[in-house]
Amino acid sequence: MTDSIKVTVRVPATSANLGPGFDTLGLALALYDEVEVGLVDPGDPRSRSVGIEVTGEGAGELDDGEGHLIVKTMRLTFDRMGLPQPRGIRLRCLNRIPHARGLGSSSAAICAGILAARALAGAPYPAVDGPDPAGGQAGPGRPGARREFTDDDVFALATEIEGHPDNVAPCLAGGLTIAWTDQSNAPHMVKLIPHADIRPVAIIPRHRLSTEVARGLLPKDVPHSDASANAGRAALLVAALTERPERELLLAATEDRLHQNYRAPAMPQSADLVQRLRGLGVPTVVSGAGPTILAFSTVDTQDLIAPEVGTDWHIQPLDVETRGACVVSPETR
Ligand SMILES: Nc1ncnc2c1ncn2[C@@H]1O[C@H](COP(=O)(O)OP(=O)(O)OP(=O)(O)O)[C@@H](O)[C@H]1O
Ligand SMILES: N[C@@H](CCO)C(=O)O
Repeated sequence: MTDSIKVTVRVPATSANLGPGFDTLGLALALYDEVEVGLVDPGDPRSRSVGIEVTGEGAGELDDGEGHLIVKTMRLTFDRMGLPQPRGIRLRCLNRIPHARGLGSSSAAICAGILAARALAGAPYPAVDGPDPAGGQAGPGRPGARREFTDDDVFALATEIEGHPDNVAPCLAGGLTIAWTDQSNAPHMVKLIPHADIRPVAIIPRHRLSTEVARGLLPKDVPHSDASANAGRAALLVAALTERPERELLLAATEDRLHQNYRAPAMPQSADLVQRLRGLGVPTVVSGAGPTILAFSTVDTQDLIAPEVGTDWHIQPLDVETRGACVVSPETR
């Protein structure tokens, strides 16, 4: 028996905040998860179940049923598109983005689920005809009934699930993104292409830190002087990353006072390494909610990183990814 329809999506890792741009700036990195999603033929004995195969990150650890983040996201997307829930869902995940390290793994999974569901909605599929575990509508697949689901809808839903737009924006669009939400909580973004001299290096520890825990360490209020310093640095950082990728500017532009110090107790080794690399003149920040750190290497600093970092961390130079998440097969959009 075969899956009645199948799509494959590819989603990049991302680094959010980039120092001063808390919950706003994000950079897409050329490290990808690939997810093949199949909807099962009605006659197939697997058609009433969820089947998940994970290779790489999270193998043997993640929920292998309705609780899997991609499945939950797909279910919600089918609901939002006004479509009935598909019956059997098969996922084959090739996970390369480390989990809970500050490289946007949850955003990547969420974007993968939404894009896969949108791509699958274009074809007939067998839908649930009995009680649906995710609470979806029963009935046969009715692609004609679907509501148009635009790229803005994808961005809005991914941001709603993730809680903030700074990883979601670069994951979907690629490049360097400035993301914000308006008064009605709708997310928006501007995408920029970083200067070709920008060379990100992810320095990844073995241990994890969940975003939830890291966000729990932030104070409710911050001094006005710190907010003002960050506003200036974030503006400078956009200029440095796109037009003036000079080490001195990048070093000044990556200073943060809004989140990194508050979170340091949860990631003392990361905080220490950021300080040491910055002391050597390497522009370095905590990536997302940590504990990975991100350095912007230049010709004059690239040789400084490895000796300072030592062997406890994985040093991974990564190109900036400029295309963003995509459906690679079939090429539907
Ligand atoms: N490919 C995936 N498939 C299923 N679940 C995933 C996947 N990627 C991430 N997750 C879930 O998301 C959790 C990690 O999310 P979390 O927000 O804590 O970190 P992150 O997204 O890796 O980092 P950050 O948001 O700081 O960049 C994992 O522990 C797992 O539960
Ligand atoms: N801006 C987010 C990124 C991690 O998801 C944070 O720092 O909490």
